[in-house]
Amino acid sequence: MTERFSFSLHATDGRARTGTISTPRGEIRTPAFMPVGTAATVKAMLPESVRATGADVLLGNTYHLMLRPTAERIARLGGLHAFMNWERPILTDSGGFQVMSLAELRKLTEEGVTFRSHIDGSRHMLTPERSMEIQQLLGSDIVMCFDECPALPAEHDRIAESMRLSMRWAQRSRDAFGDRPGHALFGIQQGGDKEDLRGESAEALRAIGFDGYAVGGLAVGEGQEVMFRVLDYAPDMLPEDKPRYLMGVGKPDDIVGAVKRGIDMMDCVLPSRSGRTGQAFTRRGVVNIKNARHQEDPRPLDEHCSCPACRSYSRAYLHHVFRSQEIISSMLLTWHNLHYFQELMQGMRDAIAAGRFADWETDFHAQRAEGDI
Ligand SMILES: CNc1nc2c(CCNC[C@]34C[C@H]5C[C@H](C[C@H](C5)C3)C4)c3nc(N)[nH]c(=O)c3cc2[nH]1
Repeated sequence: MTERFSFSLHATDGRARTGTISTPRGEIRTPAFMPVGTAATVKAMLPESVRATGADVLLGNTYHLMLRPTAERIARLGGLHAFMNWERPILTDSGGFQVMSLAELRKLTEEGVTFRSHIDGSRHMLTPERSMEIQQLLGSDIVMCFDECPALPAEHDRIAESMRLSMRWAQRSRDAFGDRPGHALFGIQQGGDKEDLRGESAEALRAIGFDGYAVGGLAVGEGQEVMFRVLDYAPDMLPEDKPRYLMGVGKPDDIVGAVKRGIDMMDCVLPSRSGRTGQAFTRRGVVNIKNARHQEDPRPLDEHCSCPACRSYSRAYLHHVFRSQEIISSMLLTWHNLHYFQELMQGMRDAIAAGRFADWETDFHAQRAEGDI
């Protein structure tokens, strides 16, 4: 077990890469998909079930946990790993993105963001320094800089102003993080869909120096075409020997396109959140299990899938428990979706290592039927 944080690349195929992030709490195989554990739980899953799907790392959330039960209480109880019974690596976001999307009465200044809790209306402030303190109290292995993420589309000057604030906050985050062996601090590139601003942001982050670099400011309503256009140049602006994390992405075809463009890590609520609404992701596309056509279908969601839902239950059963709003419906569909996303990542890791990513991608797209299946 290593006491340090390190990243080693094993193979590349075009711009796609596969490697390993080593941390004191275990290794992360890249490209990696990180399930989301918003309020110290991956909803409807036990931690051992999340591990069984193949996840090496989970996402925690500064914004939710600082409000309830507070980072100080989690620290008094031994930290987030012990609290939620997940002893492998945890990456926590810095809270800024959630404040802008969830909190009420937000006020943004050079110092940070003040806001009222969406839970009980209490007043709070997040600054780079406070975000670093919260993430340290939680015991996070990979800490994200406190940043500001503008919605797209937006004017060049608005994006420039926001990015430059985030770069000043990146420096303050770095200074407040200090020297914590075995723990990593990731910078977040901003700049929207403007190539010049993405370059300025990348240079600012390199000058500060981080253990990994995120491509932020995407998956905020710009659509896949614009996102891929930015990913055609943005990841390559970041240090090649450090992990590249695309935040908040995404649907399976977004993930494949991002890995193809040099991304090593991703997170998204999609597999868990949509699982709870009855959307099952399969190699042939999406199954909406609540649709009446499944009510007597004896087949599994995906006959090639080895997850508990596909091994032991029919579409008819899943349809029934969704229609009846039984708790097992969320458990089985979440497990299936997380399993499918991890299988997707394993398929890409193997394909890149074997130098056959292009063929794997062709096959991935060929299997996807049009419309519902
Ligand atoms: C969806 N598109 C998107 N997301 C984004 C996020 C959040 C990543 N997920 C963390 C998160 C967010 C929520 C939901 C879960 C748990 C917890 C609260 C942490 C994942 C982002 N986070 C930061 N700090 N900066 C971004 O630019 C950014 C851009 C995004 N674009």
